[in-house]
Amino acid sequence: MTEPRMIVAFEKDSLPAHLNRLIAEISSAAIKERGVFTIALSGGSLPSFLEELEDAFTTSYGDDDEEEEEMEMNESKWHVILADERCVPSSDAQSNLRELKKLLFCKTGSLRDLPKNQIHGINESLLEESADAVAQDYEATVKSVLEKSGGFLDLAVVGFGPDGHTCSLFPDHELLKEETKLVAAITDSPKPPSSRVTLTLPVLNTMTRNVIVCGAGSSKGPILRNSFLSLAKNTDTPYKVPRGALYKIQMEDPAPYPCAMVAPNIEGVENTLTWIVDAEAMSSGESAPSPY
Ligand SMILES: O=C1O[C@H](COP(=O)(O)O)[C@@H](O)[C@H](O)[C@H]1O
Repeated sequence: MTEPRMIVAFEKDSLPAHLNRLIAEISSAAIKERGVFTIALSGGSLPSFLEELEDAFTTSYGDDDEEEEEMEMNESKWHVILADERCVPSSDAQSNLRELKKLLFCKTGSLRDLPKNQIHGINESLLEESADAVAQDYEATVKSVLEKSGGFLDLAVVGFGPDGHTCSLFPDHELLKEETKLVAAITDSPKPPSSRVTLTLPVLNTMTRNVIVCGAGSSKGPILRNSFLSLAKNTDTPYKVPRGALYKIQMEDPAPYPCAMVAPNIEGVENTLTWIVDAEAMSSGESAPSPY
């Protein structure tokens, strides 16, 4: 894995521009290389950060005399899977897919032209059977999507909760020890609803090329404070997106929370791990590292 890095958006409002810019770069590179882009998306606050995703493909941050490579969104080449889903129908207010549909896959959403059969949700007809049945079926879906992009997921964009959970992987839960399943069921989630399915750490860490962990607000401060051993301003890499700064980070070992256990590392593959947070999250809480 390349050295983990962190982008700090100076305000919550500027966080989406940083996140969307990176997604635009990763998707453009994937489509150029393999003709397809596979991405996993979390629910929670994340979909709201992606509402202006399409603008990121056309905004130029280059100096006047510097040419920037043109990027195209090419949604017809995208395949979207869910980083986790609550075991409810997609019409339910708690469904992660419902939120993504409402904000991104709708008529005015930034991913409105994504073909519906390339948005891969859970099989709702299995909900009455069991969360395990839903998870097993979704694992087959995830495998078929990964096959489209050479056996690996191009990008996972995951949120993290104020307790340090990511996807539906919660602190101290047995699922953190999962070694073989790509998708697992959880029926005792401490955050409602209790029944969910989730991508596992083996998928994030051994089958995903790039991971972005993203969150904003003071409730996330303690998680950041305890997850990073050190933080240093990265002056080697020019960083152009306005109202933000780039840092090199060193993670605590052992990782104190599920979100800090995410570390994509595939032999022979160039992996990246980028945390994108706002300054409020970075500066909240006792002895938080200063982003400036
Ligand atoms: O329950 C969930 O929570 C996490 C974090 O949500 P946030 O609202 O604090 O950003 C989310 O990433 C996950 O997909 C969701 O199911």
